[in-house]
Amino acid sequence: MSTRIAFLKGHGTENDFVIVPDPENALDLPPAAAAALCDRRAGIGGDGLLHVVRSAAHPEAAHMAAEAEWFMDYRNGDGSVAEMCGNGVRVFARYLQRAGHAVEGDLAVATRGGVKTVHLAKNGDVTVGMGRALLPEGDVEVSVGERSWPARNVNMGNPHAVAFVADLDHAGDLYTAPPFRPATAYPDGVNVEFVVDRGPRHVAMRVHERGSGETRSCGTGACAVAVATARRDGVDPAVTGTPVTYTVDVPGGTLVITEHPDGEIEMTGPAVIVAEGEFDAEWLEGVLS
Ligand SMILES: N[C@@H](CCC[C@H](N)C(=O)O)C(=O)O
Repeated sequence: MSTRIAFLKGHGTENDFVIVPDPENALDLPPAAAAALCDRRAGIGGDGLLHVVRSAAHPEAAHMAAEAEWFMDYRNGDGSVAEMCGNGVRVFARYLQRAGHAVEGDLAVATRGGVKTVHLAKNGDVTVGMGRALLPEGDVEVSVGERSWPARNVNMGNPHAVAFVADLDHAGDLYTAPPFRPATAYPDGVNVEFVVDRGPRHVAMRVHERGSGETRSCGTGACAVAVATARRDGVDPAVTGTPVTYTVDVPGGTLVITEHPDGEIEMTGPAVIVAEGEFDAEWLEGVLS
């Protein structure tokens, strides 16, 4: 009789995740295991893995245990670790609600980017306090084929390069990471967003994510895009004292981003659990051997 491990599948604006509940951090999930689970042909399939662990049971999160019971141990589709995943933390909260670990209202979740407050609303939307954006100085150029654009550095805990383009098709097939200059700009890699205007305080984007490739949505990316667009539009809530809200269309839906005068950014969108099942521990052991 083989050993079975429970998993769920969920998405936020079609940024999809394999969710593995492991409260006591008992599973061995090295990068190759995360990549195998996220593999769309030989595994379950997802842009990333949400490993659900009690903060107290994880060495990277124990210091946050007093503030947040649960730690989102997020991995990209290639198994690499990232500081933060905005859609992931909303789906993570939805899982906690489904499992009976959270109810409608506010919930603290520990992440590698610190403790985030997530609000599970009655209407099904999930809002997360994403913290403040940093806008490191430095000229960066992103290119696709013959075209290139200046890109704005925005750090949402993880790195983003935001390029305003005339047409989202100019980003090409995004099968590979768009090259940037200077080549040394992002020693740890970068998520690249391509943005077009849709209307007043309304944009659309495509993204190539570090460690996952092109995805249908990226929450930290949408926040980076909202902040970069606001600054391009000459809007800074810290100066005006008034919050500003941008609607960001992604291929998988729509996210609403509000930046407050103190710099705090909130992101709202849907988060859905679509399936629940079990995989064979032996399959994963076989993949790893
Ligand atoms: N899809 C995520 C971002 C995941 C991490 C990213 N690929 C990175 O490596 O920084 C989101 O919704 O924010």
